Amino acid sequence: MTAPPPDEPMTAPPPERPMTAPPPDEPMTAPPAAGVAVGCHRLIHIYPTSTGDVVALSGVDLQISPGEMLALVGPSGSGKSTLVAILGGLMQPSAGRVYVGDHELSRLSAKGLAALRGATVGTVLQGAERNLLPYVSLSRNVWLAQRPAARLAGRRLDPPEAILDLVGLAGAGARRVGDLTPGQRQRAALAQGLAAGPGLLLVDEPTSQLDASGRDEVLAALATVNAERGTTVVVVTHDSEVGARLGRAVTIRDGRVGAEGRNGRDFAVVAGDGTIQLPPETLATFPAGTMFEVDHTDQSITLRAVASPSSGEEAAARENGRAG
Ligand SMILES: Nc1ncnc2c1ncn2[C@@H]1O[C@H](COP(=O)(O)OP(=O)(O)OP(=O)(O)O)[C@@H](O)[C@H]1O
Repeated sequence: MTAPPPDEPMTAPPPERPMTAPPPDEPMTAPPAAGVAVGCHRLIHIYPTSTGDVVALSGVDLQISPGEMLALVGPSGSGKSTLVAILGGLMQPSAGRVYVGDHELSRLSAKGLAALRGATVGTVLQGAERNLLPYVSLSRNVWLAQRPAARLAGRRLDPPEAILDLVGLAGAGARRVGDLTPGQRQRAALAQGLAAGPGLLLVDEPTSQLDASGRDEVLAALATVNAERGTTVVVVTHDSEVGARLGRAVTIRDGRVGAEGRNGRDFAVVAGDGTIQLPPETLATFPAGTMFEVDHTDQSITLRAVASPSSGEEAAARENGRAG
């Protein structure tokens, strides 16, 4: 990233200092952006409102390995955006711990969070246009997004053209957002999120307004980023196909991890407090308050319903009687 792209208007402000000069002890080549690990432990987030507190996250336990790709899926209002905003350093959780790489985010100051946003985490907001300036070229968009990282990390970054190439937009640097197809626009937004060479890329609903071929292009771009840079990728999506294609899909339900899908198979997940969420269709048959006998072996757990909520007292009395 030596100079602003050549096609830019003369009014573009010059960088305050050369962005190419790394500190003397830094290598002159860009280090590969290795993916970072993410960890959430009993993560809780509450929004205080004038009508009372809204519990958005109620104890999320989640581990993501460096370089992993996963989808966060779940119904509207389940807490996906809140989780991503916390992972992206946009807000602090109410309680619990969250790690991004070596950083425990609740310990970071506002300045520390800004540094995280600038150099470690790239966030792509829902709606490609929200991430891009319409009146400058794609190269210039990426270059502008690199400025905070170059200042914060003092490291050399890839030229904008290389980042555009990575997302399948080679040779499109001089174009503007208005010239692009929806799929290209979304990939330009990815390039913006990747500008600083983040170890974690968070992408909100990248395929929601795309047809099948646009969706394929975006998924291919994410796969390339992940394979070539090792970047950890987290995608929020309502599209179960996207979840299936990323290999790992974590379902957020009622503010916690409700289930997980891996390579086409669905699994229940034991939370840090020992609870397991029943899928909605199971809950319809066995509503809250149903009493079960629990048997387990090393390999399996068997739940045998002994009483519905309405007959709970009666069943408990029967069980007590049997015990006595
Ligand atoms: N700023 C806020 N103030 C108050 N409540 C909020 C705020 N943001 C989100 N919420 C509430 O927190 C809960 C989780 O919302 P969140 O947006 O994280 O869910 P989501 O799964 O991302 O939903 P969607 O898929 O619709 O974007 C919801 O009940 C929502 O109404």
